[in-house]
Amino acid sequence: MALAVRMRVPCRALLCAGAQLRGAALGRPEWAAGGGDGARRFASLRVLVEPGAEGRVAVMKLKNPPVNSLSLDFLTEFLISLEKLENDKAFRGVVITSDCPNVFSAGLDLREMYGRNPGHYAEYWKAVQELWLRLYLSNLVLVAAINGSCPAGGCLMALTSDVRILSDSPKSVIGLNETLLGIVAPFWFKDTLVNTIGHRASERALQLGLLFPPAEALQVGLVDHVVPEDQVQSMALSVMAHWLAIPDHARQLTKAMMRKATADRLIKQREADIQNFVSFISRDSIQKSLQIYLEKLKQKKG
Ligand SMILES: CCCCCCCC/C=C/CC(=O)SCCNC(=O)CCNC(=O)[C@H](O)C(C)(C)COP(=O)(O)OP(=O)(O)OC[C@H]1O[C@@H](n2cnc3c(N)ncnc32)[C@H](O)[C@@H]1OP(=O)(O)O
Repeated sequence: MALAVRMRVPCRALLCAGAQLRGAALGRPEWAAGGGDGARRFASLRVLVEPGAEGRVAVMKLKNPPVNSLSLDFLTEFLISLEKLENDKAFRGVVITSDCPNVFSAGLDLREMYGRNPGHYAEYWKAVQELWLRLYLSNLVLVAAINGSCPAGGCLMALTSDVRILSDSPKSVIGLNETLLGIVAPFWFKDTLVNTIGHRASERALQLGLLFPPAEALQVGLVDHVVPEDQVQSMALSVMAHWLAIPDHARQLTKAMMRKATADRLIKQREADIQNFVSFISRDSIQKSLQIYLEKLKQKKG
């Protein structure tokens, strides 16, 4: 079953091969294995993976400063890291956290969706789909240690985890705020949210583009625990231990049973979803909304 689920995600190998080629073409070092205790430690420019204390858990630190926006290069490095972990039988779980202060992830990189050509939009969206499918159907236990702001695509990524731990800082808001940008969360973003907090709460959250502060995120069920910032990672590891007490095969089959229909909905219409995205994002009105939003972000500083 696990194999069947994996095989349903098409083009992954191609995408990853493409990512490696792109990395090589950019003249970057690709993957650096750590020395000393880090037999299984590896890093790319934007993703650092190190074994947790017990070895069977990896801690994946996202480090695409300043805000971990999900650029195409970052997405592909993230995908390759995940693939490596999935293929390494020593690992059973991954804690995903941020190396950027106060921000887990600012979501999709707006610069990938503004002022580019249709071919670029298609390539970008395919990578976004791929990361979502990969995370959502992962056989590993995924725990999101959300140590900062987590809007839109950042929230989507966190929602693919099995458990979410949020820091209690006022900066740690989480939600799918797409409507605030004048854009619409695609059906699979919506499905992921509905599967987590239910239909009515999702309807309200999506239409209003709500970014929930920690106490409200906990109340609505968007996160499972809220803890002080310095305890986010230790809490994540302790929750992980609980999940790893369950035999993998039973847990994995159960996870697939719960998530397969949602993933299949996208898998069945991936190409159409890419075309919808390209035509939506290319509209003058949407480009204008993105431009205004990007300017607002810049002005915030001044
Ligand atoms: C039919 C199909 C339809 C499909 C429709 C499309 C659906 C696409 C869905 C989109 C989902 C998304 O994820 S869109 C992205 C949404 N993200 C946000 O709204 C977050 C925006 N950012 C912030 O609110 C803040 O940056 C922060 C709270 C995350 C952090 O605040 P902080 O004060 O620490 O940092 P700054 O705001 O000063 O930002 C620093 C720097 O980063 C740039 N930045 C921020 N976010 C993004 C981003 N998402 N993409 C690209 N760049 C980003 C910001 O402009 C600053 O840049 P400069 O230093 O150059 O000024």
